[in-house]
Amino acid sequence: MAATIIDGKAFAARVRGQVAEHVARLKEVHGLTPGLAVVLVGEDPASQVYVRSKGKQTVEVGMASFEHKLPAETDQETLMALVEQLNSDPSVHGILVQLPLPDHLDEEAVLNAINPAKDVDGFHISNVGLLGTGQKAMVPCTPLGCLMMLREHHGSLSGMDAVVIGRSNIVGKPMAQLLLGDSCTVTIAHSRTKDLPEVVRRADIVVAAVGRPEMVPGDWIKPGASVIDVGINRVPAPEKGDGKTRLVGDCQFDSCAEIAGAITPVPGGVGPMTIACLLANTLTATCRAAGLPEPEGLTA
Ligand SMILES: Nc1nc2c(c(=O)[nH]1)N[C@@H](CN(C=O)c1ccc(C(=O)N[C@@H](CCC(=O)O)C(=O)O)cc1)CN2
Repeated sequence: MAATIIDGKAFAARVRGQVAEHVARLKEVHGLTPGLAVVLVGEDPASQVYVRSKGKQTVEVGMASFEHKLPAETDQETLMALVEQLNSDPSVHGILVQLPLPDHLDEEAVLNAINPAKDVDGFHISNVGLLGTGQKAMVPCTPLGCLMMLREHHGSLSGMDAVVIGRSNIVGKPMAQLLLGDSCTVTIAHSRTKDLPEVVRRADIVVAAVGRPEMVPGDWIKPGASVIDVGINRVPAPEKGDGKTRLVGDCQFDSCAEIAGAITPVPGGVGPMTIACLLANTLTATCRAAGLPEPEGLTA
């Protein structure tokens, strides 16, 4: 069986289109322009690309974009002061601090200093707790994007067996909470899981988020299962020339696609949904702050 390829790029474009329509209506009817502030500390090349992309897409959907680029040697106090300033700025409805931060900075303290209502990354401990107890929260963008793709493909996820490989706070844990919220039977697998291939073989839904290039082969996949590959790993590609690289996921795409019912590619799968969901979250945060109804289909 050849799997359906879930086109994250096209899906993300549709989500951005929906966000743009809502933003236009917010402006016209309520005179309200959602604003997203993105903070980047240091010169990590990948982070620079992501932040540039976020700024561009924010403007494209009609929102206001505020970019704050700080030098790598920025101290904790300066960063916390900027977060405080953004918390009290009424034109800023969403705040995102690009990760990873340089090692000398206390990431947890910075994330927990963001006003939870403006925490469009969903990393603040209040949002983590709200999500974990099934209450209305800001939901981390990557897992939200995965959930949207799964819902679109399956309709209802109720009663399905799901395995999330990876237990990070950013993807694995919130992903498991979201699947549980949609009434899946959820297993979180990790480096100490016994007989991982057997655990994965039981799953109707496999979300791979470990950051290990092509770790999951096709013979771990139950025939017809949905495979959501969150990994974005850069590996050497000597076939493209000296020193060249290419991106691969956490799953072996070709062998998994032969067995799965649906699969997300890398690149062009989960990655583009992350930024689309950031825009959706900024819209949601703006509506909540103004006491307006939330956009349908763009939240968990
Ligand atoms: N504060 C945050 N920091 C980080 C997050 C996050 O959600 N919040 N996630 C990642 C990086 N990230 C967004 O910030 C991100 C990663 C990848 C993509 C993407 O579209 N990837 C493309 C491939 C891009 C390439 O060629 O390198 C794809 O998969 O098709 C978007 C956003 C860590 N930091």
